[in-house]
Amino acid sequence: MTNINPPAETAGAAPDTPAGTTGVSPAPRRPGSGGWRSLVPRWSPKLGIGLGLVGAIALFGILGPLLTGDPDTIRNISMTPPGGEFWLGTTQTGQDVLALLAHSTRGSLQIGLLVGVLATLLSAVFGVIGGYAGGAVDEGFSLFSNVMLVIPGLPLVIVIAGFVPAEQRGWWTIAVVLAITGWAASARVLRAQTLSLRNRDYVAAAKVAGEKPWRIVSVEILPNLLPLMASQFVFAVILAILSEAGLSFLGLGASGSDTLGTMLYYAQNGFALQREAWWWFGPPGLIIALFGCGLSLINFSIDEIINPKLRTVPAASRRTRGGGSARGRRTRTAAARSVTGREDSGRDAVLTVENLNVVYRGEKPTHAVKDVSLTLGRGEILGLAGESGCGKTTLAYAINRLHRPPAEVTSGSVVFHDRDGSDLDLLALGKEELRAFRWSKLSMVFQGAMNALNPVVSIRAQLEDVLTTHRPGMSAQARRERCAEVLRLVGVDPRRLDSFPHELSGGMRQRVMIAMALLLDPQVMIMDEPTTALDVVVQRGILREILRFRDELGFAVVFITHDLPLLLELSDRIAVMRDGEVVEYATADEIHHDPKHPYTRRLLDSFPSLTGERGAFIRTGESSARERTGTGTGTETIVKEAGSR
Ligand SMILES: Nc1ncnc2c1ncn2[C@@H]1O[C@H](COP(=O)(O)OP(=O)(O)OP(=O)(O)O)[C@@H](O)[C@H]1O
Repeated sequence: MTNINPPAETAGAAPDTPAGTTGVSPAPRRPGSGGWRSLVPRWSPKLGIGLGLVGAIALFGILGPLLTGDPDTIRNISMTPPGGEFWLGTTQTGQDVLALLAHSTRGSLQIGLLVGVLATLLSAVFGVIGGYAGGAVDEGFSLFSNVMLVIPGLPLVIVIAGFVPAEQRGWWTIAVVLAITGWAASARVLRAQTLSLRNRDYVAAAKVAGEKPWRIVSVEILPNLLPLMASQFVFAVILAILSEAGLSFLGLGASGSDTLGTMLYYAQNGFALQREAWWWFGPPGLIIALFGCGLSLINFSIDEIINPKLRTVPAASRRTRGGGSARGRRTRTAAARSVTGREDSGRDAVLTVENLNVVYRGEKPTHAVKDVSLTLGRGEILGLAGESGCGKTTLAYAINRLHRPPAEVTSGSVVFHDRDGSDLDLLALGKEELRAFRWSKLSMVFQGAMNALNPVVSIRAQLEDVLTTHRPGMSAQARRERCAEVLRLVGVDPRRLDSFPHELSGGMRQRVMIAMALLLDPQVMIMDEPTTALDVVVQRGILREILRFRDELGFAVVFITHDLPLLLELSDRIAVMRDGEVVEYATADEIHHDPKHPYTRRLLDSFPSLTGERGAFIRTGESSARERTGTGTGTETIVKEAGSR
């Protein structure tokens, strides 16, 4: 019945693939061709000055002590200004200020770095892990962070530093004290950010794809937090150096170690300011200020490394990233060959849902899915229609066991009938079985799937991630080939593998999501309003593709939308939902010509048909044929499509 074989120009590729590109697919490139170079931020004066300042100070701190001799040597020359033998003069006890400065810089850098690393680690553990884990872990971590937050930092540092005997107050003791009192605020910020990220579509997609929690945190969440963590690190370093200077100034700093703080303390005690000995207190103050300034300037560029949107794409790469469709010359793929398809299996059931009930628990429980029973045939497209809030998404999530509390499946069954003849009771699967099942047998294209791609990870890495998780034995070469193959299948040039999501149009992103859902050759694909955010022309192209894949690859589709007329064109059977119940379940033709339930009729009436019969466009390929033969204006097609909505 379906006759979907439009020419490349009319298959919906045009709006989301740049014109002029051919279906030629180059050999897949290695991830992020240009490799680490793509991570190098664009050179800017800010970065140059920042690196120069921090590099020079770090070098001075590392090499200076080796070249300047012992800073504690006391000479009988009193305070002398810079010049001659002592480039930065001497203190009142004749100590070489340059040697003091070099050793003090090293001491302060050590403290700054140690505090930066410790505070960042602590805030990441308490903020990110707590935020992602949720529940009791989050509550415990939050409570602890809040307690640390309300304890006034500086007085605590003074008490702790005062409590530790002077002889044991080495630089590392001060660093640990500063780190312990300085991480909580950052942890709160990271937690809030993690809570927001954990609900993003690409994190949900990673969960469905079977990624383990540690991997989701490290691959999906942490990269998005890096700019924040980098700036937290920088400020922790600066704050530590300043706090240490303050503590030393109060006489509570590191004993037996030279730091910029102790240097200022001795300058103060030696009345350097009153005696106008600027060379004694000026250089340490200047180094603190310049180091802070340098780190802040570098921080600007860290954003650019992490956020691909801020990166400049080299001109050459811009040219090759013109991308385009690989349509028109498509041959049957390995994936297609490996699937027996519905020709062999007929319309045997692949999924059976029986009397499924889902309730959102709470003060006022919502019975979102009521006694729903559906059967999905192998290779069938089952439409799930109904107005917003009728329970379509809840049903789809419950089928895939993606529902989270307060949602609870109170009764019913969901059985998957595998190609190999075995039956899987999805509601009874254990965690690991579920992880293995999802995506390889049943994949999902999410509502708002365009936003389901991680913005800071390349398309290649996101596709390969699914293969790495589910096919750990697959060689890197095979992974690359499979990723290129599925992209080609959905009409996206494999050269786009090295692109980031923001470099693709909405339609292309949607196709990439579909490619991702196709990666493991699933038997069922649940599509939750996959084309709602797209314009009608791109939407048509993608819908045709779905029909074509179904025919070529033989998987079944549960297509969820509130757009009943669209389902009439696309689906074999349609279930109409209202208030959690399936009120009508029949073939698309029956729903179209003889709707039984008044609600179905109302739904149909709410989509007026301005021109002709709905359903002709996609199912008969009528307009495609017209465009192929050169008749019709094209405008006509669009008017008809738009009118029929
Ligand atoms: N987390 C939640 N807690 C409580 N009730 C919820 C929750 N999520 C959804 N619901 C309720 O469950 C019912 C079904 O919601 P669901 O999102 O499944 O509808 P839908 O048909 O998919 O809507 P849409 O098309 O707008 O996505 C609605 O009444 C909704 O208010």
